[in-house]
Amino acid sequence: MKHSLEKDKIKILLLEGLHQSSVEVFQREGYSNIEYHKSSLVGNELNEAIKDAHFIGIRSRTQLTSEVISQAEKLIGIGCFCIGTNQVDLDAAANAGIPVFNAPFSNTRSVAELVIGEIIMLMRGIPERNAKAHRGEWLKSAVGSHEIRGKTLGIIGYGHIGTQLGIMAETLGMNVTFYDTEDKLPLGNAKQVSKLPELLAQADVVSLHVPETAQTKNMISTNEFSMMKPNCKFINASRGTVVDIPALAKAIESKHLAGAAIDVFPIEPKSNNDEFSSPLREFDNVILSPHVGGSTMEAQQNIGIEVAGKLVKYSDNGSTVTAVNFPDVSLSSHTGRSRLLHIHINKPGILIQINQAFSDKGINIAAQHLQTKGDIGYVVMEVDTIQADNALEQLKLIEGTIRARVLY
Ligand SMILES: NC(=O)C1=CN([C@@H]2O[C@H](COP(=O)(O)OP(=O)(O)OC[C@H]3O[C@@H](n4cnc5c(N)ncnc54)[C@H](O)[C@@H]3O)[C@@H](O)[C@H]2O)C=CC1
Ligand SMILES: O=C(O)CCC(=O)C(=O)O
Repeated sequence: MKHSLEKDKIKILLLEGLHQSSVEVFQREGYSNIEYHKSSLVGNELNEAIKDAHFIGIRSRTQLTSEVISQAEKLIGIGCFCIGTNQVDLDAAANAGIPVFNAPFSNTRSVAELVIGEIIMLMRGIPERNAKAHRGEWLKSAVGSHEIRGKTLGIIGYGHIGTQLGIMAETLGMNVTFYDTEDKLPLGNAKQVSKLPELLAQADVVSLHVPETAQTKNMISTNEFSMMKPNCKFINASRGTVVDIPALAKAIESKHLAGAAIDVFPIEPKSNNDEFSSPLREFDNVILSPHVGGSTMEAQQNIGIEVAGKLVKYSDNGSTVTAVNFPDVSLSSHTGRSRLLHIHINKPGILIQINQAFSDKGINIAAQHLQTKGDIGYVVMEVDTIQADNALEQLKLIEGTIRARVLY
């Protein structure tokens, strides 16, 4: 069968120590040209490695900016082996004809479980007692220690993580209030409030589970901390940019907040060998974790299988189901004919041009799918294999073409 590239020529670049399950999926599907790195790459090292890569797999550290993407001339697909995709310039990727995939569910339970543990630790004042004990001090006292039963958890962002957290918190006897920009079905006895200040005024513990967007940048700052109840506990396992860290440090220092657990930071070390700097390091009552909310073996294994599977399906069949920046086309495997992909600027008349060009050259289209999203149009076609080369040539001539290629 005719295709643009043999599988063993397709370079898969995997960064940030992805779980071996991802490697196994690629190998099982015949992709043997895998370059695997345990950590993230930056600068020239990243540009060098990505230059001849067809697919790249990353987690949250690697920054795929428009500059990096523009260097990656052969890149045809990006896999974020996590939920967040803010580390990728999604528009730049789409405009270069590159779909970006992620794993929207696989690590959500892990985050919710960690937060439950942190709620209990913070409500009992364990972080400072633990820190003191490490220094040889003994703080045996019930002062400031509370059961979580009957207390109110305020969840900001009631999505996959927020909902699971809410259910678990309720089973432990907490009351759950949430704030979300969308109207959400409350699970269990949770109650949605329409304004953030309402949640802040009620909650004994506030936990953030929103994505990084322009609207969520510094959404919790001095004003919001001042609206929280005295001795409130604060948790952020979403994205570092959502919280104004100096404002949080002040709220802890003034003892308005009685503790916090922070898993994500505006600037995170690039590798485990780099120093972690934060004004929060000095506070015993702040749990600091190195962005490990989703880092469990269970989650990483599932993510590896999920995202590698999506990249393989795109490479083999052109399927873009759940791509975050691309037209969504669901395609099964194909046999007996050649499948061609055509990614183009979304403007009227492209399909007519393709069909006219094929008809002029006597190329019979056996199947055709078109889907568009924003500025991008995506057409998948099947033709007799003997006509695949000719069809590809015609596709490349269409004005507005971003990419065209023949699949297996
Ligand atoms: N610490 C870690 O290791 C991990 C962190 N995350 C972070 O957690 C975030 C949330 O994950 P999911 O629950 O799976 O996402 P999700 O997309 O299911 O839920 C996010 C919710 O936030 C709401 N939202 C968006 N903007 C808002 C705003 N301005 N105010 C209030 N609500 C708003 C949305 O409507 C949605 O209901 C991810 O975007 C990611 O950044 C995710 C996994 C692991
Ligand atoms: O595991 C990671 O590297 C990042 C997890 C995360 O923050 C996400 O899934 O969005």
